Amino acid sequence: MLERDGVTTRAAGSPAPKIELHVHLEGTVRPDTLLAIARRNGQRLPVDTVDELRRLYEFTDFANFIRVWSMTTNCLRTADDFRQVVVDYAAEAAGHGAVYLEGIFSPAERVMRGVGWAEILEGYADGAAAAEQEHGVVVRLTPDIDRELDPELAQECARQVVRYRDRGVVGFGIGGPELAAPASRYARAFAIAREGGLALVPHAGEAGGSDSVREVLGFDPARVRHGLRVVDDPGLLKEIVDRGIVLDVCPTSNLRTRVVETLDDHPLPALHAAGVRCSVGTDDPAMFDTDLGREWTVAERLGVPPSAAYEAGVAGALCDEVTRRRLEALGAAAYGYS
Ligand SMILES: O=c1[nH]cnc2c1ncn2[C@@H]1O[C@H](CO)[C@@H](O)[C@H]1O
Repeated sequence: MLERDGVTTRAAGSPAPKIELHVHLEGTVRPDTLLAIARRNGQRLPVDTVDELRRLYEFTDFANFIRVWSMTTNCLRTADDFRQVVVDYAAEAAGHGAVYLEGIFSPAERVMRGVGWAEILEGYADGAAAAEQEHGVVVRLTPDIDRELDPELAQECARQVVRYRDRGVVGFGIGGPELAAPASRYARAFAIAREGGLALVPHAGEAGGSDSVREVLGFDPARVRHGLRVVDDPGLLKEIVDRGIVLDVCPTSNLRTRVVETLDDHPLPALHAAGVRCSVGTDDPAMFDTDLGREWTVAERLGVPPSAAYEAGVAGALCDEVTRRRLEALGAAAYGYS
């Protein structure tokens, strides 16, 4: 048994089925693998050892986390890297019971450092297909832009990713430093993604406040990533409940990036009690020293039982109806609801 942050987790025997909708694939690469990838690509990381990397992952605040995220993920460069990242994470998540996951990745950040669009998108798309074959996890992809990106490049990103709609790309998001720019700066990119058949899955209400969530609701998102701060605005909270919008909540991430001080301060219990459907994800598990099993245990401690996390996952998944019915059947068998 492992004890951290007051949470005790057990090694998984035969884990119950899980759905994960919020995980940045670049942030899943465990330290030893990241160092190996950097070496084979001749890329310098800011540090050279697993221990140093772990220390770098002790984030001082949200801005520090975003800086470290960008610095360390730069070493991913080839289609093989991207493919490996998806397959490795699917294997890890399957070990915790994952049956369906949506992986985020940030292609424009790689393109700005000289990697081609096709290299990135072919790698992730191949990886998603291979992950399903090799590990039995359905993997869908939700690329995103960040709020410091040049809007023209964001639009190009949207144009590039919609071409992969038949290869697993189902959504388009925005993340990164939430306070750097309003989401409206990227309205054109969102429109391109939507016209191309992708659902919108923006980050908001993580480092920013309830106004930031209100703003993204104007783009009619399929879900909101994090969305924690809706808890500060009763009217908005009601709207989220009434519209049935799923929030993709990642408790340990919020603790490690210090947007909450302790797990006991986390808004998840209040959100759940208000009737918000909250999916539970790892966000960047390698950087936050967590995993899917642990995150569902944390959520349970915060009042969200695995059955509710699973139901929110089914409700929020950007999948076809055949897949949704299969996920429902798996949930009914494991958790006993109909
Ligand atoms: O928890 C998170 N919140 C916001 N952005 C994140 C998070 N994890 C990873 N990224 C990623 O940080 C990049 C750099 O700005 C973005 O591309 C975003 O996808």
